[in-house]
Amino acid sequence: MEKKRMVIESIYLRNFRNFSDFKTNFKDGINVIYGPNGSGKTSILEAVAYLSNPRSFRGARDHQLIKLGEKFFEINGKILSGNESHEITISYHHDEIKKEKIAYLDGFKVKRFRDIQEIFIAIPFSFKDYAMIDGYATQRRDFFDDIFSLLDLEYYEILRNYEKLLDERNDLLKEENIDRDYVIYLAKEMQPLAEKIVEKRETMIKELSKYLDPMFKVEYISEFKGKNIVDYIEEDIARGITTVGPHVHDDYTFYYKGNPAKYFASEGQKRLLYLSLVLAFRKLIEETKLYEPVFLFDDPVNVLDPHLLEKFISHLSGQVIIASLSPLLGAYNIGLTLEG
Ligand SMILES: Nc1ncnc2c1ncn2[C@@H]1O[C@H](COP(=O)(O)OP(=O)(O)OP(=O)(O)O)[C@@H](O)[C@H]1O
Repeated sequence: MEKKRMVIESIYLRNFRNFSDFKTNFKDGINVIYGPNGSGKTSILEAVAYLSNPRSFRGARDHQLIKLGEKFFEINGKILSGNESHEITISYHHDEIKKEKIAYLDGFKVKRFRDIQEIFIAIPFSFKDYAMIDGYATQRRDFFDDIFSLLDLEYYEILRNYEKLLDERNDLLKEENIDRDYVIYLAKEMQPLAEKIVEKRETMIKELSKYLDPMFKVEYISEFKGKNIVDYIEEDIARGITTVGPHVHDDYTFYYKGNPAKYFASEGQKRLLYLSLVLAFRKLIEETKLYEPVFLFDDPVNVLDPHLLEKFISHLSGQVIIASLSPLLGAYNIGLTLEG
Protein backbone atom coordinates (compact mmCIF):
# COMPACT_ATOMS: atom_id res chain seq x y z
CA MET A 1 0.00 0.00 0.00
CA GLU A 2 1.20 3.47 -0.79
CA LYS A 3 2.33 5.57 2.13
CA LYS A 4 0.39 8.65 3.12
CA ARG A 5 2.88 11.46 2.86
CA MET A 6 2.29 14.35 5.24
CA VAL A 7 3.43 17.85 4.42
CA ILE A 8 2.75 21.17 6.10
CA GLU A 9 2.47 23.87 3.45
CA SER A 10 2.09 26.91 5.68
CA ILE A 11 1.58 27.97 9.24
CA TYR A 12 -0.12 31.02 10.71
CA LEU A 13 0.49 31.94 14.35
CA ARG A 14 -1.42 34.38 16.50
CA ASN A 15 -0.17 35.29 19.98
CA PHE A 16 2.00 32.21 20.09
CA ARG A 17 5.19 32.65 22.19
CA ASN A 18 6.96 35.78 20.83
CA PHE A 19 4.81 35.97 17.69
CA SER A 20 1.74 38.25 17.49
CA ASP A 21 0.94 37.60 13.89
CA PHE A 22 3.26 35.41 11.86
CA LYS A 23 2.88 33.42 8.68
CA THR A 24 5.32 31.34 6.70
CA ASN A 25 5.24 28.78 3.92
CA PHE A 26 7.17 25.52 3.93
CA LYS A 27 8.40 23.51 0.98
CA ASP A 28 8.38 19.75 0.68
CA GLY A 29 11.88 18.40 1.43
CA ILE A 30 14.34 20.13 3.76
CA ASN A 31 13.38 23.48 5.29
CA VAL A 32 15.65 25.45 7.57
CA ILE A 33 14.36 28.15 9.88
CA TYR A 34 17.32 30.30 10.76
CA GLY A 35 17.76 33.39 12.86
CA PRO A 36 19.57 34.69 15.94
CA ASN A 37 19.06 33.36 19.47
CA GLY A 38 15.62 34.23 20.74
CA SER A 39 14.11 34.95 17.31
CA GLY A 40 11.53 32.18 17.64
CA LYS A 41 12.96 29.24 15.66
CA THR A 42 12.09 26.62 18.25
CA SER A 43 8.70 28.23 18.81
CA ILE A 44 7.81 27.62 15.16
CA LEU A 45 8.79 23.96 15.46
CA GLU A 46 6.79 23.83 18.68
CA ALA A 47 3.73 25.24 16.88
CA VAL A 48 4.03 22.76 13.99
CA ALA A 49 4.34 19.87 16.47
CA TYR A 50 1.39 21.24 18.44
CA LEU A 51 -0.86 20.86 15.40
CA SER A 52 -0.18 17.13 15.49
CA ASN A 53 -0.07 16.61 19.24
CA PRO A 54 -1.45 19.56 21.18
CA ARG A 55 1.07 19.90 23.96
CA SER A 56 4.46 21.57 24.00
CA PHE A 57 7.36 19.26 23.16
CA ARG A 58 9.46 21.50 25.41
CA GLY A 59 7.32 20.54 28.37
CA ALA A 60 5.76 24.01 28.70
CA ARG A 61 2.22 24.38 30.01
CA ASP A 62 -0.35 25.63 27.50
CA HIS A 63 -0.76 29.02 29.15
CA GLN A 64 2.99 29.58 28.85
CA LEU A 65 2.65 29.39 25.07
CA ILE A 66 0.33 32.40 24.98
CA LYS A 67 2.17 35.60 24.13
CA LEU A 68 2.75 37.51 27.36
CA GLY A 69 -0.10 39.91 28.09
CA GLU A 70 -2.58 38.08 25.81
CA LYS A 71 -5.40 35.67 26.62
CA PHE A 72 -5.27 33.20 23.76
CA PHE A 73 -3.14 31.75 21.03
CA GLU A 74 -4.13 30.23 17.72
CA ILE A 75 -2.16 28.03 15.34
CA ASN A 76 -3.39 27.37 11.86
CA GLY A 77 -1.73 24.99 9.43
CA LYS A 78 -2.42 24.07 5.82
CA ILE A 79 -1.67 20.40 5.45
CA LEU A 80 -1.25 18.01 2.56
CA SER A 81 -2.05 14.50 3.72
CA GLY A 82 -1.66 11.96 0.93
CA ASN A 83 -3.63 13.53 -1.92
CA GLU A 84 -5.90 15.56 0.33
CA SER A 85 -5.62 19.17 1.45
CA HIS A 86 -6.68 19.97 5.00
CA GLU A 87 -6.64 22.82 7.43
CA ILE A 88 -6.01 22.32 11.14
CA THR A 89 -6.60 25.09 13.65
CA ILE A 90 -5.94 24.82 17.36
CA SER A 91 -6.75 27.60 19.74
CA TYR A 92 -6.17 27.89 23.45
CA HIS A 93 -7.93 30.45 25.57
CA HIS A 94 -6.86 31.12 29.15
CA ASP A 95 -8.22 33.75 31.49
CA GLU A 96 -9.93 34.01 34.91
CA ILE A 97 -13.20 32.70 33.47
CA LYS A 98 -12.23 29.91 31.12
CA LYS A 99 -9.44 27.66 30.04
CA GLU A 100 -10.32 26.10 26.72
CA LYS A 101 -8.45 24.26 24.01
CA ILE A 102 -10.31 23.68 20.76
CA ALA A 103 -9.16 21.97 17.58
CA TYR A 104 -10.81 22.35 14.19
CA LEU A 105 -10.27 20.19 11.17
CA ASP A 106 -11.43 21.87 7.97
CA GLY A 107 -13.60 24.19 10.02
CA PHE A 108 -15.29 21.48 12.09
CA LYS A 109 -14.62 21.03 15.78
CA VAL A 110 -12.63 17.86 16.49
CA LYS A 111 -13.98 15.55 19.20
CA ARG A 112 -10.75 13.71 20.04
CA PHE A 113 -7.41 15.38 19.49
CA ARG A 114 -5.87 12.13 18.37
CA ASP A 115 -8.17 12.08 15.31
CA ILE A 116 -5.95 14.82 13.93
CA GLN A 117 -3.07 12.35 13.84
CA GLU A 118 -4.82 10.48 11.05
CA ILE A 119 -4.21 13.60 8.99
CA PHE A 120 -1.00 15.05 10.31
CA ILE A 121 1.94 13.73 12.27
CA ALA A 122 4.95 15.92 13.00
CA ILE A 123 7.68 14.43 15.13
CA PRO A 124 9.99 16.77 17.02
CA PHE A 125 13.52 16.00 18.17
CA SER A 126 15.58 18.48 20.07
CA PHE A 127 19.26 17.66 19.67
CA LYS A 128 19.98 19.30 23.02
CA ASP A 129 18.16 16.28 24.43
CA TYR A 130 21.23 14.14 23.95
CA ALA A 131 22.00 15.39 27.47
CA MET A 132 19.40 12.87 28.69
CA ILE A 133 22.05 10.16 28.26
CA ASP A 134 23.77 11.59 31.35
CA GLY A 135 20.66 13.15 32.84
CA TYR A 136 17.87 11.97 35.11
CA ALA A 137 15.86 8.79 34.61
CA THR A 138 12.77 10.89 34.12
CA GLN A 139 14.33 12.59 31.07
CA ARG A 140 15.07 9.20 29.51
CA ARG A 141 11.57 7.94 30.31
CA ASP A 142 10.04 11.07 28.75
CA PHE A 143 12.17 10.68 25.64
CA PHE A 144 11.11 7.07 25.09
CA ASP A 145 7.51 7.66 26.18
CA ASP A 146 7.19 10.26 23.42
CA ILE A 147 8.69 7.94 20.83
CA PHE A 148 6.66 4.93 21.92
CA SER A 149 3.44 6.96 21.97
CA LEU A 150 3.99 7.70 18.31
CA LEU A 151 4.79 4.11 17.46
CA ASP A 152 1.83 2.72 19.34
CA LEU A 153 -1.33 4.74 19.94
CA GLU A 154 -2.49 2.19 22.51
CA TYR A 155 0.65 2.89 24.53
CA TYR A 156 -0.19 6.59 24.42
CA GLU A 157 -3.72 5.94 25.71
CA ILE A 158 -2.56 3.59 28.46
CA LEU A 159 0.11 6.01 29.59
CA ARG A 160 -2.34 8.93 29.63
CA ASN A 161 -4.86 6.95 31.68
CA TYR A 162 -2.17 5.76 34.06
CA GLU A 163 -0.89 9.32 34.55
CA LYS A 164 -4.41 10.63 35.18
CA LEU A 165 -4.99 8.03 37.91
CA LEU A 166 -1.52 8.69 39.30
CA ASP A 167 -2.18 12.43 39.57
CA GLU A 168 -5.50 11.79 41.26
CA ARG A 169 -3.92 9.34 43.70
CA ASN A 170 -1.02 11.64 44.50
CA ASP A 171 -3.44 14.50 45.20
CA LEU A 172 -5.42 12.27 47.57
CA LEU A 173 -2.28 11.08 49.33
CA LYS A 174 -1.45 14.68 50.19
CA GLU A 175 -4.79 15.28 51.92
CA GLU A 176 -5.05 15.33 55.68
CA ASN A 177 -7.87 12.82 55.99
CA ILE A 178 -6.98 10.24 53.40
CA ASP A 179 -9.79 8.18 51.89
CA ARG A 180 -7.89 4.91 52.23
CA ASP A 181 -10.39 2.77 50.33
CA TYR A 182 -10.31 5.06 47.35
CA VAL A 183 -6.51 5.20 47.38
CA ILE A 184 -6.51 1.39 47.31
CA TYR A 185 -9.11 1.35 44.56
CA LEU A 186 -6.95 3.68 42.45
CA ALA A 187 -3.89 1.47 42.98
CA LYS A 188 -5.87 -1.50 41.71
CA GLU A 189 -7.02 0.45 38.68
CA MET A 190 -3.44 1.53 37.96
CA GLN A 191 -1.86 -1.92 38.33
CA PRO A 192 -2.90 -3.50 34.98
CA LEU A 193 -2.03 -0.28 33.16
CA ALA A 194 1.38 -0.20 34.85
CA GLU A 195 2.07 -3.79 33.83
CA LYS A 196 1.04 -3.08 30.25
CA ILE A 197 3.34 -0.02 30.14
CA VAL A 198 6.30 -2.18 31.18
CA GLU A 199 5.40 -4.90 28.68
CA LYS A 200 5.08 -2.44 25.83
CA ARG A 201 8.30 -0.62 26.74
CA GLU A 202 10.11 -3.97 26.64
CA THR A 203 8.70 -4.85 23.22
CA MET A 204 9.34 -1.46 21.69
CA ILE A 205 12.89 -1.12 22.93
CA LYS A 206 13.61 -4.49 21.26
CA GLU A 207 12.12 -3.23 18.00
CA LEU A 208 14.06 0.02 18.13
CA SER A 209 17.29 -1.81 18.95
CA LYS A 210 17.12 -3.68 15.63
CA TYR A 211 17.86 -0.43 13.82
CA LEU A 212 20.42 1.01 16.21
CA ASP A 213 24.03 1.25 15.09
CA PRO A 214 25.67 -1.96 16.45
CA MET A 215 28.21 0.19 18.30
CA PHE A 216 25.40 1.12 20.67
CA LYS A 217 22.91 -0.73 22.80
CA VAL A 218 19.99 0.42 24.88
CA GLU A 219 18.53 -1.55 27.75
CA TYR A 220 15.28 -1.00 29.59
CA ILE A 221 15.19 -2.09 33.21
CA SER A 222 11.95 -2.06 35.15
CA GLU A 223 12.38 -2.10 38.91
CA PHE A 224 8.63 -2.07 39.14
CA LYS A 225 8.22 -5.41 37.40
CA GLY A 226 6.82 -8.03 39.80
CA LYS A 227 5.63 -5.41 42.29
CA ASN A 228 2.08 -4.51 43.21
CA ILE A 229 1.28 -0.82 43.76
CA VAL A 230 -1.30 -1.61 46.42
CA ASP A 231 1.30 -3.39 48.61
CA TYR A 232 3.07 -0.08 49.20
CA ILE A 233 0.08 1.78 50.63
CA GLU A 234 1.64 2.45 54.05
CA GLU A 235 4.77 3.92 52.52
CA ASP A 236 2.69 5.92 50.05
CA ILE A 237 0.57 7.39 52.85
CA ALA A 238 3.65 8.17 54.93
CA ARG A 239 5.37 9.90 52.04
CA GLY A 240 2.29 11.47 50.49
CA ILE A 241 3.04 10.12 47.03
CA THR A 242 2.78 6.92 44.95
CA THR A 243 6.19 5.40 45.52
CA VAL A 244 6.17 2.48 43.07
CA GLY A 245 5.21 2.15 39.44
CA PRO A 246 6.80 2.46 36.01
CA HIS A 247 6.90 6.23 36.58
CA VAL A 248 9.38 5.98 39.44
CA HIS A 249 12.44 3.80 39.10
CA ASP A 250 12.22 2.33 35.61
CA ASP A 251 15.13 3.47 33.52
CA TYR A 252 17.11 3.03 30.31
CA THR A 253 20.84 2.44 30.10
CA PHE A 254 22.88 3.16 27.01
CA TYR A 255 26.01 1.26 26.07
CA TYR A 256 28.85 2.21 23.82
CA LYS A 257 30.93 -0.78 22.64
CA GLY A 258 29.61 -2.79 25.58
CA ASN A 259 30.31 -0.19 28.28
CA PRO A 260 27.84 2.20 29.91
CA ALA A 261 27.83 5.26 27.63
CA LYS A 262 27.33 7.62 30.55
CA TYR A 263 30.82 6.81 31.83
CA PHE A 264 32.69 5.56 28.77
CA ALA A 265 31.44 7.45 25.74
CA SER A 266 32.98 10.77 24.78
CA GLU A 267 30.74 13.78 24.27
CA GLY A 268 30.92 13.25 20.49
CA GLN A 269 30.02 9.57 20.86
CA LYS A 270 27.02 10.51 22.99
CA ARG A 271 25.86 12.87 20.25
CA LEU A 272 26.36 10.06 17.75
CA LEU A 273 24.34 7.74 19.97
CA TYR A 274 21.50 10.26 20.05
CA LEU A 275 21.68 10.59 16.27
CA SER A 276 21.60 6.81 15.93
CA LEU A 277 18.49 6.66 18.16
CA VAL A 278 16.73 9.30 16.07
CA LEU A 279 17.59 7.50 12.84
CA ALA A 280 16.56 4.12 14.28
CA PHE A 281 13.22 5.57 15.26
CA ARG A 282 12.84 7.10 11.81
CA LYS A 283 13.61 3.75 10.20
CA LEU A 284 11.10 2.00 12.43
CA ILE A 285 8.39 4.46 11.40
CA GLU A 286 9.36 3.94 7.77
CA GLU A 287 9.15 0.15 8.08
CA THR A 288 6.02 -0.12 10.18
CA LYS A 289 3.75 2.80 9.41
CA LEU A 290 1.60 3.62 6.43
CA TYR A 291 2.40 7.29 6.68
CA GLU A 292 5.44 9.45 6.16
CA PRO A 293 5.48 12.07 8.92
CA VAL A 294 7.10 15.47 9.02
CA PHE A 295 10.27 15.50 11.09
CA LEU A 296 11.25 18.54 13.13
CA PHE A 297 14.82 18.90 14.32
CA ASP A 298 15.83 21.55 16.77
CA ASP A 299 19.43 22.64 16.67
CA PRO A 300 21.26 19.69 15.07
CA VAL A 301 23.78 22.13 13.63
CA ASN A 302 24.95 23.16 17.08
CA VAL A 303 25.24 19.60 18.32
CA LEU A 304 26.60 17.66 15.35
CA ASP A 305 29.99 18.30 13.79
CA PRO A 306 29.96 19.02 10.02
CA HIS A 307 30.70 15.37 9.15
CA LEU A 308 27.85 14.03 11.31
CA LEU A 309 25.53 16.75 10.09
CA GLU A 310 26.22 15.71 6.50
CA LYS A 311 25.61 12.05 7.40
CA PHE A 312 22.40 13.01 9.15
CA ILE A 313 21.06 15.11 6.30
CA SER A 314 21.87 12.41 3.76
CA HIS A 315 19.53 10.07 5.67
CA LEU A 316 16.58 12.43 5.54
CA SER A 317 13.64 12.06 3.23
CA GLY A 318 10.11 13.42 3.30
CA GLN A 319 9.45 16.86 4.71
CA VAL A 320 11.91 18.04 7.34
CA ILE A 321 12.00 21.32 9.23
CA ILE A 322 15.25 22.21 10.95
CA ALA A 323 15.84 25.10 13.34
CA SER A 324 19.34 26.48 13.05
CA LEU A 325 21.34 29.60 13.83
CA SER A 326 22.44 29.82 10.20
CA PRO A 327 21.05 28.81 6.80
CA LEU A 328 22.01 25.45 5.33
CA LEU A 329 23.06 24.64 1.80
CA GLY A 330 20.59 22.70 -0.31
CA ALA A 331 17.65 23.58 1.91
CA TYR A 332 14.71 25.94 1.68
CA ASN A 333 15.81 28.61 4.16
CA ILE A 334 13.34 30.72 6.09
CA GLY A 335 15.01 33.65 7.81
CA LEU A 336 13.75 35.21 11.03
CA THR A 337 14.53 38.54 12.58
CA LEU A 338 14.46 39.14 16.32
CA GLU A 339 11.03 40.82 16.06
CA GLY A 340 9.57 37.55 14.75
N1 LIG B 1 4.78 33.25 26.22
C1 LIG B 1 5.69 34.04 25.66
N2 LIG B 1 5.41 35.33 25.34
C2 LIG B 1 6.31 36.15 24.76
N3 LIG B 1 7.57 35.76 24.48
C3 LIG B 1 7.92 34.49 24.77
C4 LIG B 1 7.02 33.58 25.38
N4 LIG B 1 7.65 32.40 25.56
C5 LIG B 1 8.90 32.59 25.09
N5 LIG B 1 9.08 33.84 24.62
C6 LIG B 1 10.26 34.43 23.99
O1 LIG B 1 10.21 34.05 22.63
C7 LIG B 1 11.51 34.11 22.05
C8 LIG B 1 11.72 32.96 21.11
O2 LIG B 1 12.07 31.78 21.80
P1 LIG B 1 12.63 30.51 21.02
O3 LIG B 1 13.03 29.53 22.05
O4 LIG B 1 11.63 30.09 20.01
O5 LIG B 1 13.88 31.14 20.29
P2 LIG B 1 14.98 30.46 19.36
O6 LIG B 1 15.05 31.28 18.11
O7 LIG B 1 14.72 29.00 19.18
O8 LIG B 1 16.26 30.71 20.25
P3 LIG B 1 17.64 29.88 20.50
O9 LIG B 1 18.43 29.96 19.23
O10 LIG B 1 18.26 30.70 21.58
O11 LIG B 1 17.27 28.51 20.91
C9 LIG B 1 12.46 34.21 23.22
O12 LIG B 1 12.96 35.53 23.28
C10 LIG B 1 11.61 33.91 24.43
O13 LIG B 1 12.06 34.57 25.58
